[in-house]
Amino acid sequence: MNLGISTIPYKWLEEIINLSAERIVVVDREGMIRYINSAYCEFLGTTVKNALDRNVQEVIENTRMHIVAKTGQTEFASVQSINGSEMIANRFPLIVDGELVGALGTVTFRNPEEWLAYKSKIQSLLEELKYYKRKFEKELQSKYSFNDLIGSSPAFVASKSLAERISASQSAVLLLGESGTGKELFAHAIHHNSTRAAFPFVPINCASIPEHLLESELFGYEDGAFTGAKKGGKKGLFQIANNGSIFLDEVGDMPLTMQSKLLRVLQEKELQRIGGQNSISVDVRVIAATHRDLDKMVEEGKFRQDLYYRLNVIKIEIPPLRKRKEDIHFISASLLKKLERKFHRQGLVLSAEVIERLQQHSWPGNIRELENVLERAINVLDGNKIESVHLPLYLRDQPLDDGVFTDLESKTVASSETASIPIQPLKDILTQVEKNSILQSLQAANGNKQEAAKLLQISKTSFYEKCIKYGIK
Ligand SMILES: Nc1ncnc2c1ncn2[C@@H]1O[C@H](COP(=O)(O)OP(=O)(O)OP(=O)(O)O)[C@@H](O)[C@H]1O
Repeated sequence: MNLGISTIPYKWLEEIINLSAERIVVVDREGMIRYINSAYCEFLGTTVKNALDRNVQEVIENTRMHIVAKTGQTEFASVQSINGSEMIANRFPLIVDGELVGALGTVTFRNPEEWLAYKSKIQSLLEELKYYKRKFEKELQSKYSFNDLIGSSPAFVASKSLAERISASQSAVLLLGESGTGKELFAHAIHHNSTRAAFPFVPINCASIPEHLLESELFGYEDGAFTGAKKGGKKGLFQIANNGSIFLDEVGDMPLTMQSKLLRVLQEKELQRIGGQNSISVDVRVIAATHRDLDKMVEEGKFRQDLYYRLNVIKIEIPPLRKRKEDIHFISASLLKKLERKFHRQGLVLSAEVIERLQQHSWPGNIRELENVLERAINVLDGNKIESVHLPLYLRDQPLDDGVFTDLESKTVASSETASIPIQPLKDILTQVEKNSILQSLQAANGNKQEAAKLLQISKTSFYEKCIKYGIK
């Protein structure tokens, strides 16, 4: 016998039990109640006197105390519904002198107030969870329709109407176009216009996910598949996209090993999670996109030919902005509307000279570059009219072609700049041009190096190396 307990006055014991174990019940091997505290009885709507010496099943709803008193197996943190509330029950075998004599059960939450406090906390956590779940699901809806694709040039209209026509088909689509031409927008619109619109649209950028994570992102993994794997495993994006569409952006950047795995899923319409034994069926329409020349990559052995055939069932080429200059005016107007909302401004307009300059530029970064130029202009704008002075230098300094808006001053600046370049070794001139291009691309991309690298169509690594070489921060 524990000496400490023998010194405690008997009357204290019940209070100590009440305080330490919330609701407590003790049954013998036959499941008859030998002890139950008043807090538990109060919650059950009975009294200690009524509950004692009765079979526990008659007194407590959904109990398993009589089972634990027989099996001797602890049941920890199991959810038990009592009086319409989900309670947390712990059941322990009562072993005295090495013999199983019964069981002791506790139920969390001492009194209704405490239960309500927990309940409201759990309730708000559940609501928060529900909110994020809904938000996540909403994120997986296509956000753009064909109405959002601005442009009336013949080349653009041809691509757009082809995309509209094939939306309802179940075949794979391959979107080809330079960076920033609107491939992702097309993918959204195709899904939005398809019979799969009520199901998820899951975009994934194959170039931005590290190679070693790509398989688990796409196909998921089982519980304990590898060290650091999330408990309970994880669904892959293909499974999340079930019945909907998956958008594989930058598919040309997918490593060869992953290309084989992707091909298997597309052929067999089923996948295996990492560490899993079972095959999971998936019904997903693939919309892939790339700015790379896949034909050339296939020739060079960098892209699997069989996968190329699978993805290239319907090919849609999106023309670059320089080949649809007549669209620039309208696209700019639509982008301005979007930016007005972002910056809480109204009535923004472009001066005639600005429109002229925008139409003259070759837009290597396409609509994304145009969007960046307009956003930058709004940032340095006091009134409502965007003038040449609000454009980045590389657009402002170009002489205008048709002379309507060309002023002498801008011509002088441009020509004096050319004149000021002394004859020097070609190597030095090229270095200077490279440095200027880096600075200009950074300006066009609002300082975002990843975007700037894209504009110059060079890898991120080589862009960073060049920045270090020229001391550009
Ligand atoms: N026809 C269009 N009308 C209006 N805005 C457009 C149009 N096409 C593209 N945009 C806008 O241009 C930006 C770039 O488009 P998007 O991301 O779809 O290009 P992308 O070709 O997928 O680029 P990347 O290859 O770099 O991923 C987006 O902000 C998009 O909203």
